[in-house]
Amino acid sequence: MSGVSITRLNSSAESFNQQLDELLKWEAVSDLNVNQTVAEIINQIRQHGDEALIKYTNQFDRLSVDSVEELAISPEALQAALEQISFEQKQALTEAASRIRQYHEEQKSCSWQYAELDGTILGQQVMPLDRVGVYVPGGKAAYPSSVLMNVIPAKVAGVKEVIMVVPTPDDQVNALVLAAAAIAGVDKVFRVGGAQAVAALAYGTATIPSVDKIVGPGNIYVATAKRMVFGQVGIDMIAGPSEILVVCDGKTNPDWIAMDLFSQAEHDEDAQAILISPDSSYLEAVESSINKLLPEMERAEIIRQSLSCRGALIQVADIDEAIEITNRIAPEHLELSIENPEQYLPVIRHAGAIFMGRHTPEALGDYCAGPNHVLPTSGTARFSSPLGVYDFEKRSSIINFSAKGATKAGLVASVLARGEGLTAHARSAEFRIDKQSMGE
Ligand SMILES: NC(=O)c1ccc[n+]([C@@H]2O[C@H](COP(=O)([O-])OP(=O)(O)OC[C@H]3O[C@@H](n4cnc5c(N)ncnc54)[C@H](O)[C@@H]3O)[C@@H](O)[C@H]2O)c1
Ligand SMILES: N[C@H](CO)Cc1c[nH]c[nH+]1
Ligand SMILES: [Zn+2]
Repeated sequence: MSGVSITRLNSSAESFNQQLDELLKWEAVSDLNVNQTVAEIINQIRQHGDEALIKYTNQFDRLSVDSVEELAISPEALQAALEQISFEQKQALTEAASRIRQYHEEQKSCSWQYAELDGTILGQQVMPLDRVGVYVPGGKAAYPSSVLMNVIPAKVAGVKEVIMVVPTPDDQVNALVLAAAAIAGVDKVFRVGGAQAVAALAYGTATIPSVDKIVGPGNIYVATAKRMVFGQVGIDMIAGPSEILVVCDGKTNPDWIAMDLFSQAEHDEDAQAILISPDSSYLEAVESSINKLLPEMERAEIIRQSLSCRGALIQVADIDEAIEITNRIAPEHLELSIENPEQYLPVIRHAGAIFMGRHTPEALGDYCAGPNHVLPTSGTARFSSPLGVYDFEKRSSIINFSAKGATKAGLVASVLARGEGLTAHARSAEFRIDKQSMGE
């Protein structure tokens, strides 16, 4: 295996903007073949339900089941998995779950109301979604941490029923994933994955109940299916490959930063890992660390490909310029490995999660810091937020007019409705106008 040839950019170069744009380019969920495959899978699930679900699961996950009952994982099996894992693993899952729960409790929204002087009451009622589907990826690796990150906020919001789907390729059921499901309080689990699982959750089959919203990350088939069923159900977001951007003043151990870059690069050949620093000798030191540490890594080839294609070391004039470039990139994860990172918080406008200081590696956020690890990618931090309790809540407006209030508002509505040529609207409002009270 060869070393990493990681792109070096200098913000003062004339071609910098063009080079940066090139580096950030990632074609999200647009492959025509994938679109066709996924559209066909969704169609088959809608038409043939469980029969198609069994067919695709046997085909893509290399199973040989005859009935959907074989694809359901019982609550007893979840408990058994919890007993089967080591004491250390159970403790780590429990501790992570408790920190994630505590953080998400802070996100709960409250219903509110206010009264006007004439007795009219206006407000907003917050309610949890009834039933949610959580997709847990399982093709190339198992993600118990993603079970906790997706299920706990749903349960904190008060969602009554959480249905989890996870593929078990070659019949490999991951005990940690099941144990995490038991700890997080999942209600039903089916070992199905890919577009067929998303379609089953969206439209329902005889065995899998249809849900109101589907959340959770997955590969391009999962992401494309989520995009296609949106409207039939809600979705959280379309997550692209993982990203990390580190801003460093040159005073953090270069080995630490190299490993932080690896931590996201090891997810995927398409993952993005960028380091920005004003110190050119530091960039060289991190490059040396990368090449020194890479051969030790289990997923070295994935890391090498990811850093070679979408990795970069960027030299800037100062930290202010580093922040300016960060805002352009709007990364999923931002590490501020600098002195007094707090002073830069007010000027960071776009980042999914901000890791502050030299002792806060992004990896802690992936597992147990407390905040969610499902975050906006591919620049979407410009307009979206981490997965949270708010994704599992919805709001209804409350409007309750007193007779006096209806008279006052009725006059306003009547004028506006007649201006729009909508006479039924106008007369509906006018019926509530109390002429006698108008002079009061
Ligand atoms: N953003 C996050 O928080 C987060 C967390 C964990 C994982 N991830 C990402 O999720 C992704 C997981 O991908 P994965 O593949 O390991 O698991 P996956 O569960 O998303 O996909 C596996 C499924 O893909 C389907 N599939 C595979 N090849 C297919 C084909 N040729 N045609 C139709 N369907 C096919 C199969 O049904 C299979 O069950 C990775 O990119 C990982 O980085 C993201
Ligand atoms: N970093 C991933 C989200 O970008 C989440 C994850 C799960 N396990 C490890 N990491
Ligand atoms: Zn990660």
